[in-house]
Amino acid sequence: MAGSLFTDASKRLEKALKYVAISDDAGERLKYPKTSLSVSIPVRMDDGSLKIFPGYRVRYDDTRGPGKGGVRYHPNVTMDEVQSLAFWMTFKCALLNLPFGGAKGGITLNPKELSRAELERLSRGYIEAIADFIGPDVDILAPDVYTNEMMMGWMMDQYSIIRRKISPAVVTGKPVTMGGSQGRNTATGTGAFFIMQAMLPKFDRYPENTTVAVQGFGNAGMVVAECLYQEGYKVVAISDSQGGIYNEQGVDIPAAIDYKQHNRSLAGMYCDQTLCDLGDNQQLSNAELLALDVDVLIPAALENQLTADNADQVKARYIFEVANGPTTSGADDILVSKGIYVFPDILVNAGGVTVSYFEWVQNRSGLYWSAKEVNDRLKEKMVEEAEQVWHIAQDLEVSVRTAAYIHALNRLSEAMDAKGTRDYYQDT
Ligand SMILES: NC(=O)C1=CN([C@@H]2O[C@H](COP(=O)(O)OP(=O)(O)OC[C@H]3O[C@@H](n4cnc5c(N)ncnc54)[C@H](O)[C@@H]3O)[C@@H](O)[C@H]2O)C=CC1
Ligand SMILES: O=C(O)CCC(=O)C(=O)O
Repeated sequence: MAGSLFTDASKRLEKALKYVAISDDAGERLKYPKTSLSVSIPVRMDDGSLKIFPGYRVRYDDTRGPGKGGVRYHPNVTMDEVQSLAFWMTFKCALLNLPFGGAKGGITLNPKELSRAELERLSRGYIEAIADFIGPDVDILAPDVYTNEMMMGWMMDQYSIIRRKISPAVVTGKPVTMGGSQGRNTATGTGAFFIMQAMLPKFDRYPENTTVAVQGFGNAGMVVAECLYQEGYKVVAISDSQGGIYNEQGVDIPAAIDYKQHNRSLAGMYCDQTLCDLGDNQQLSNAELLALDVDVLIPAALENQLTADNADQVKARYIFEVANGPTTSGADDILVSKGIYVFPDILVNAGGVTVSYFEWVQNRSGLYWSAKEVNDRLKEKMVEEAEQVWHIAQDLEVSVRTAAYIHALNRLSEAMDAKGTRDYYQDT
C-alpha cells in the first residue's frame, strides 16, 4: 500500500464517528496525536565505533489515563508507523476499559544485526533519551515486535537509575523476577484465543470442523497457534519472516515451537530429516498462506499484509487480527463485501495490554497474582468486551471493526466530555 499508514488507519475512526454522539471538538481532537517525540540514540558498538539510531515515542491521547503501549525494534519503523500504532493503542485501551490512553515507541534498526551488549546499550540509551517523556503515571512502555522481557528489564532498570528509585510500573512485560506479571509473556496469544473461543461457536465453528492458518510465529502468533493446537483445532499453516510450512493433516505446533527456538527460521522445517515423522510438511510463502483455503486466517506479523491487491484472493471466512493493522482500509471493504468476518486488532490482540495493566496494578499495590488469577481475569475481560462489540455489530448492522471503534469511541467521548475542553486553552 502506498501512502501514509496513519491516514489509512484514521479512516476507521471516520466511519465510526457517524454512529457516536461525540462533540465535533472531541472528534476533531482524536484525529491528531497529542505529542510526538523524535530522538537520536548514540550507541557505542562492540568494534568501538559510534552509531546513531533514530527513535520515537508518541502519546496519542491520555484523556482516560497515562499513555500505554509497546516499543518496536524494526528496520521499517517510522514516525508514521509509531503514530498509527499509538492511535490503535488509544482505541484498544478504551475498548477494554483500561484506565490508559494510547502510546507507542520504536527504534529504526535491524536488531538481528546487533550483539546482546549492543542491544542493551541501545535500550538503555532509548530510555536516557525519552526519560522526561515517560513515567508510571505519564506513559508506560511494554514489548512489541522484536523486543522482549529482557529488554523491558533493561529499560525499567535504566529509568530507575535516572530517577534514583526503583520504578517497576514504568515498564510492563518485564521478567517476573523484576516485578513482571505471570502470564504477560503469553497474554496476547492467549487473549486472542479467548476471543476465538467466544466468537467461532456463533458460526457453528468448533475445533473439530475448523482449519486455521497463522502468519507470524513470534510472541503473539506462536502462542495463539499453541492454544488452538491444544484445543484440537487443525492449524494447517504457519510462517515467519522467511516463509512457512503447510501440512494438510495439521502442523505439529509443539514441534514447530521447538524447531523455531533452535533454528532462525521455520521454513527449514519442511525438509528437516529429524521431523520426517511429522508427515508431509510443505514449504509455503507468506503470500500463499494468506490465500489458503482455510476457515480461519490469523495475521500475527506486521501491518499491511492484506491489501486491495490481495484481499480478493482470501478464502478464509473468518479473520482474527492478532497483528496491529494487518488489513488496509481498501482490503477491509473487499473482505466485508465478500461476507468475510474480520475481528479487528484493537479487540483481538488486546490481551497483551490487558495483562500489562494487571502488571502495573500489581507493581503499584505490591501484591502479586498467580498465573491462574491472571488468566481468569484476562478471559473474563476479553469475553465481556467481545460480546458487547458483537451486539453493537448486530444492532447497528455494521462490521465488527466499526462496532469495536464505536464501543471504544463511546468511552473516549464520555471521558472527554467529563474532562471538559477548557475551551482548548483559550484565555477567558
Ligand atoms: N507482543 C505483544 O504483546 C503484542 C504484539 N502485538 C502485535 O502482534 C504482531 C506480532 O508481534 P510479536 O509476536 O510480539 O512480535 P515478535 O517479534 O515476537 O514476532 C514477530 C514474528 O513475525 C514474523 N514476521 C516478521 N515479518 C514477517 C513477514 N513479513 N511475514 C511473516 N512473518 C513475519 C517474525 O519472523 C516473527 O515470527 C505485531 O503486529 C505486534 O504489534 C499486538 C499486541 C501485543
Ligand atoms: O502491553 C502493552 O502495554 C502494549 C502492547 C502493545 O504494544 C500492543 O497492544 O500493541
